[in-house]
Amino acid sequence: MISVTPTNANNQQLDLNNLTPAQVALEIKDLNLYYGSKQALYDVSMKIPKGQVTAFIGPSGCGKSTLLRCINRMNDLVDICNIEGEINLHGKNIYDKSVDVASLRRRVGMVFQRPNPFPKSIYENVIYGLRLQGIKDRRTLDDAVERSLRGAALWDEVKDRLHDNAFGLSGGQQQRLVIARAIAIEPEVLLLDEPTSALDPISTLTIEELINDLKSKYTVVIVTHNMQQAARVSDQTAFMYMGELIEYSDTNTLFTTPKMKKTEDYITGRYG
Ligand SMILES: Nc1ncnc2c1ncn2[C@@H]1O[C@H](COP(=O)(O)OP(=O)(O)OP(=O)(O)O)[C@@H](O)[C@H]1O
Repeated sequence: MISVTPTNANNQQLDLNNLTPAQVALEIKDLNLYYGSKQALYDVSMKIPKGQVTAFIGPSGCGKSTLLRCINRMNDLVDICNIEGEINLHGKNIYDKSVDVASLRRRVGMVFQRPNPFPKSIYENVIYGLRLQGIKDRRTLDDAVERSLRGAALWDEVKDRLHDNAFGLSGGQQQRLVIARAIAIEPEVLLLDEPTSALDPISTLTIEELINDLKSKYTVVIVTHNMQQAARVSDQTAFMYMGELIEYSDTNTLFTTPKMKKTEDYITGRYG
């Protein structure tokens, strides 16, 4: 018996095999990744639709975070990592030699497992990326702070303490602040690597509601250990096992009528 019920009411059930180019934000093509001599991803190919939430699920060590990190070239920071294949962001290969990694990371923002605000005020955290871009106009910065904090569902809680240190916020508020920092530079894609695993259930729910709002503006890709969370927040789910993409479909189908035995075993709790 399948134990996870998808509850994402907004699921649009796209046909992932027949997306038009305009519907595709990211196309991963024949991706192989090696850490030294150890292969961690095997021939991964998938299209990630624009303006939707796509979840990567699978047992520990199956390569979910590795795949996510490929999307903004975070694995470039790992010396022993070698990548073959392509990831096209709106049609252009991000691994092409001509791509500037800093500008790629402005287009593809990332939020990690543990909230990582900087030891600065709430205000300065949000505008960190804009300051790096040399933006100084106070009005522009003030507007970006309000827009981003509203976008991250944090404005009402912090609008009277914008110049207080970010470390004074709760863990859940810090994670929403980090999301505000990521969206302040208006990326096209937002990568969330287990964004709620360090949070309590109420903060988790707030972030899940936020993820649902974010997809109206951004393409969201989330790694989660938690199948219920994938079922609640995502439109598409990709199930990975030992570095391979085993099954990828709309979330309802994957959780109710999986095609592959491995997927069924995983979602029914037989392993993982
Ligand atoms: N920097 C690294 N150097 C060497 N091996 C690595 C590195 N990062 C990940 N790996 C290995 O690659 C494989 C995939 O790891 P990855 O972290 O992507 O899996 P995951 O599915 O995200 O796991 P988890 O759910 O436990 O976070 C694992 O065998 C892991 O040990």
